[in-house]
Amino acid sequence: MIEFRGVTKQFPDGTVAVEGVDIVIPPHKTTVLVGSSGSGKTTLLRMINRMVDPTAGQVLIDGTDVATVEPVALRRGIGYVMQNSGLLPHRKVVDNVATVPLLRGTSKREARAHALELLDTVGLDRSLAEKYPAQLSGGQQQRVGVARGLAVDPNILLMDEPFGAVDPIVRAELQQELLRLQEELGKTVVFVTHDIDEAFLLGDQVVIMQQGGRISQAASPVEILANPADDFVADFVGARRGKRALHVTEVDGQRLVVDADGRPAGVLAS
Ligand SMILES: Nc1ncnc2c1ncn2[C@@H]1O[C@H](COP(=O)(O)OP(=O)(O)OP(=O)(O)O)[C@@H](O)[C@H]1O
Repeated sequence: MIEFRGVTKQFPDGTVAVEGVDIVIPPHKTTVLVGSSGSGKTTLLRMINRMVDPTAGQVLIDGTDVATVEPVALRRGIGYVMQNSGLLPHRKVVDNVATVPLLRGTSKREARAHALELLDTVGLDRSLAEKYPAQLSGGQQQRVGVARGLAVDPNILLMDEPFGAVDPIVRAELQQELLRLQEELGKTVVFVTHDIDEAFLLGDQVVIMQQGGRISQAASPVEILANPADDFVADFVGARRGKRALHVTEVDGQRLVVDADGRPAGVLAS
């Protein structure tokens, strides 16, 4: 479990990116941080692995304040996947995936063998292992980025807009792939996106952030749709316009959550 307690981050130039955040991120589930640009999502994510340290409050992982853990040791248990994959262009795919384990002293043979298995895990053909990132499509590069994030066998996987730079069709494939992977692996995933539909699709818990890094609501997609916490959330999720892929409708006095094709996804307790 990851817990934010009264977390604030003010950068040296005075910008308050995140203010007074309290959230509990449950283990083995996907929590999605969603909000418009500059709402503090990336800052919040980076406080988990100490790429950013809070100016007030605490971030705890399984009850331990991360401020007491040396960053390199901390990151051993935390995978990180970023937008544009962040792959090293002059290294082959297999070596990109194996980079961190190699730095940590795993033998080259073992690291490469594990990297090949991870290509299978993320649905990439092993024949791509000897190619360079530029020889891959954007979607394939993102899969390599996910394989690299998994290479340290982390309990926690941080994903910062990992599918933001690919076209909508590939994006939909990658989303499905992540759902499948998560079913199999059950990591504690923290995922950042601008896209509320992506948040509702992937998130067990969705955290809606406002400018100034405040949380408007943290709940399941169904709860947010049924009971938006305030006008900001209602507008953000388009609840009033019924334009979401997932939305609430009333049938025979029962409130149903239905998907874009009109298929019921659940019944709401009244
Ligand atoms: N190193 C920094 N120094 C000063 N201000 C910063 C720094 N990093 C982020 N900020 C500011 O903090 C605020 C939150 O930024 P952050 O990147 O966390 O938002 P975000 O929601 O992830 O945005 P985006 O979706 O555009 O990536 C913004 O106003 C940003 O300009």
